[in-house]
Amino acid sequence: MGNYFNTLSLRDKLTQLSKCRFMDSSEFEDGVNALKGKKIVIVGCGAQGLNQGLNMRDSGLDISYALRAEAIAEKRKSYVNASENGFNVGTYEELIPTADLVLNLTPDKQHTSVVKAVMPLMKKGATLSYSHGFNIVEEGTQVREDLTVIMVAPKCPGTEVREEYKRGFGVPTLIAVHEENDPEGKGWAQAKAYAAATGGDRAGVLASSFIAEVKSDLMGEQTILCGLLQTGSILCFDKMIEKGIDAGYASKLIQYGWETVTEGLKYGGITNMMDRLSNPAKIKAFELSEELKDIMRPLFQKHMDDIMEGRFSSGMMADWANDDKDLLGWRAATAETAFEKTPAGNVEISEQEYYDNGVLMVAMVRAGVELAFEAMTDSGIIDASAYYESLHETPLIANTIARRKLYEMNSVISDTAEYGCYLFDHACKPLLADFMKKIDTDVIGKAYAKDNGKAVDNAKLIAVNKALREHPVEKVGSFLRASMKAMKPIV
Ligand SMILES: NC(=O)C1=CN([C@@H]2O[C@H](COP(=O)(O)OP(=O)(O)OC[C@H]3O[C@@H](n4cnc5c(N)ncnc54)[C@H](OP(=O)(O)O)[C@@H]3O)[C@@H](O)[C@H]2O)C=CC1
Ligand SMILES: CC[C@](O)(C(C)=O)C(=O)O
Ligand SMILES: [Mg+2]
Ligand SMILES: [Mg+2]
Repeated sequence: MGNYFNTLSLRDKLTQLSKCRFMDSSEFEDGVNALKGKKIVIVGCGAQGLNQGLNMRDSGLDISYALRAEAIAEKRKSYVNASENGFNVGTYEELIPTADLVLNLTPDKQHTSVVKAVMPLMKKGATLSYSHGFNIVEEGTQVREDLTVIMVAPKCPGTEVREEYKRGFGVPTLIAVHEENDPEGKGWAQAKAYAAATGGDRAGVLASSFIAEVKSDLMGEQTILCGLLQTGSILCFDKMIEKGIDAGYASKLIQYGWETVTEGLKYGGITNMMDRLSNPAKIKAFELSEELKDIMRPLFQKHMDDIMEGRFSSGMMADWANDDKDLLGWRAATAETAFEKTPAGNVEISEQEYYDNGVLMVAMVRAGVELAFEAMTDSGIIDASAYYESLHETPLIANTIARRKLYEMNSVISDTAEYGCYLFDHACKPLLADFMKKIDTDVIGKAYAKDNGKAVDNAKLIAVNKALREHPVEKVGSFLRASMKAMKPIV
């Protein structure tokens, strides 16, 4: 055991990182057939476990849950989740030997011990699946030679995996087969059927590699998806309070603002999100985001480098070995922030007002999406993968903040994402301190430039529009969004 990625030659690393093929819908014509009648046992019934299982059962597959004996005896949440939804639940010993496919949907921290417990019980020729490849790529777990190892990784929180499926759609999904474990050559057929069963095929599936998934997933979650939304929430809220904006209003503007402005992103990328602002506000948001990009670029690059070189994973694993001291301390500190503790006021904010009074939030989203995308593609990750891990998933994470603020986001995402989110947040807040000193309520809390009567500089506006539209994230985004025609609005 050791960092598998770090054992590869540079050439092999680049080959794996660049594995990413957007699959044609015709490749899913066989639907779930490759798994029809197979016994599928999910280990863990948490964020992904429960929601993937519900979708797969609704798609006609045979799903049961193997839980730790203590979880069953103590009727823990996982047991309640599974049994109240009518699933068959049993211990590892009861269910794993019957399984054709075992889905390991426990937290990444537990994968080594779970795989160690489950593997000897698996029948010859069965398949082991992951929804995130950390255990294989960063810990170098080696799996029994007769077992097939696949990955089906939804690019979104478990709650949204279910919500999108219920809307008749799905979420973009990355699938992979571990090249060292495909003894019967059935990995791709099973991964495709699994993605179809969760609804992923309706939103877009990338045929990728364990390595590309891990490195892009870690980068997205640490920076734009969770880290920057947390930093932005705290800084924007504190600024509004400092400047005398009503606390209930400020709380509501942030809590629901990310969801509202990123809904514009979801439908038409950064271009559409920025187009929702007035022309003077758009120019201002552009200038702010350019400044933010310059300040935060080194931090985004540091996260990418630490992920690529294994420093992030070794740091997090040291915290695992230290009983999650950092994770738990950071979690508790987040709960004490003024934003978390201030309930949203009972005040009406129209959809347009979230944009007009949230120019800084729009600027942060643009800066974060573009920086994350640039850092990933600069490192050999393919644009489609980088798009899913930056622009595409931001609205889905924003939905979780709208539900119950940062608490909800950090509960719904994996522990790995939560750890990386805090790591980024703690580095980013001090980095933005000087920038935030110059910020006033004209860009957060009140409408920008409604009454200043200044003429718009047409040449500047044209240059801003060109820069926004020509960013590579917009190019790949318009192609990928065209394959998601069935999307339904949330707000
Ligand atoms: N959260 C998300 O939305 C996403 C997660 N992923 C990936 O999906 C996988 C699952 O993550 P997530 O859904 O967040 O996980 P959760 O934290 O929600 O998983 C909790 C489940 O794991 C079980 N569990 C915890 N510890 C152990 C253990 N030592 N042995 C056996 N079972 C254990 C719990 O059971 P018990 O009741 O016994 O404690 C519970 O059923 C991870 O690989 C993650 O990276 C991928 C995409 C998004
Ligand atoms: C964004 C965080 C995530 O990668 C996810 C929901 O996709 C996770 O690990 O939870
Ligand atoms: Mg993810
Ligand atoms: Mg993740």
